[in-house]
Amino acid sequence: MTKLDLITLGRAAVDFNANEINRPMEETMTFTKYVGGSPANVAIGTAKLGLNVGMISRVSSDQHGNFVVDYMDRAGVDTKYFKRDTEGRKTGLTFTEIKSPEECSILMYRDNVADLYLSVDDFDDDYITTADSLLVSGTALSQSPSREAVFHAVDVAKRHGVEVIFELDYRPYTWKREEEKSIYMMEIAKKADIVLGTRDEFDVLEGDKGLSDDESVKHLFNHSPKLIVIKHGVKGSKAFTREGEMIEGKAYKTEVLKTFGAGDSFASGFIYAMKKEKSIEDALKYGSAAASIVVSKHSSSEAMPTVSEIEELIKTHEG
Ligand SMILES: Nc1ncnc2c1ncn2[C@@H]1O[C@H](COP(=O)(O)OP(=O)(O)O)[C@@H](O)[C@H]1O
Ligand SMILES: O=C(O)C[C@@H](O)[C@H](O)C(=O)COP(=O)(O)O
Repeated sequence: MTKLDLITLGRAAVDFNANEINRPMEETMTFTKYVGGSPANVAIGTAKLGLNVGMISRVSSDQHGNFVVDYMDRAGVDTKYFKRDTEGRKTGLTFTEIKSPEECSILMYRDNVADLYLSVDDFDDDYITTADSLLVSGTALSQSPSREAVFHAVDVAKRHGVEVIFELDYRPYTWKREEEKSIYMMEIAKKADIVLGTRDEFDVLEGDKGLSDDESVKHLFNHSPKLIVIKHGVKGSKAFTREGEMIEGKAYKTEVLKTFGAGDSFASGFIYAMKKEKSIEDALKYGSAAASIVVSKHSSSEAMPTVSEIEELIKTHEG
């Protein structure tokens, strides 16, 4: 089997992004369709940067499922472990609202979605061992059997020395019970090598204890993580290493069209740079530059930048 740089596991879905910007969703009449779903966006983003990427997911056996798989194929992502749901479960849909560059929201239709029915039987353990890294998404932990699929995949990865990246990716819609979020997310965070999330997502992970970034990382560094990145939106990001270093990343100013898509593009740029053995400081720059490009464009997936676009942006700002 070909060696993969990265496998992402979790939802692959459809985004419908408002064409009429600066308008509430009630008054939005037309939308453009893109592939979406955080782990799918990261697979597309990293593949576009030239990494060898695969994804494990479950989509509907209908036109939306076909659209997602066809797009992922064309993006160069290995879709061998995209399972088709045979019980009539649907691919998740996300409608976006762009009221202003500062006021964006997403509305997710995720009842009975196929991706949360991903099961341990949907993929072979050997596939995971062919990868350098496995990225799992927090939302995939929100329900069984997808939850068990994540735990199993992470255990296989750890047994075979595959790096585990945990993208906290908290979406309130899919969690049924408040008390479950922090329990399951923390179990995976403790097993991961790298944890990425926003400050708000770390709050969810910790059960809303109101911890500072320093307190959050201190707790996790007692377990497996060796690198933790906490994102602070337009204020930038902070990477913490187990050795006690803190490296700050700045956001690159741009003309913002909408704010969603920042997290997935940041993860793509960051992971790409780490795989290319760049410094953490540079990886934060690649992540921030990718995010800056994506927030200025209409989609989260199609808009993912190339290496030269990222490097050009960094060069321009440094010049
Ligand atoms: N308005 C913005 N303009 C430029 N860059 C942004 C903007 N918002 C976010 N970013 C970049 O994207 C990164 C991730 O954004 P953040 O909002 O924290 O994540 P998420 O989208 O997951 O909520 C930030 O660290 C920053 O570099
Ligand atoms: O993750 C989803 O299911 C929706 C995404 O496809 C959507 O584009 C989005 O909200 C991305 O936001 P991000 O977390 O800021 O990257």
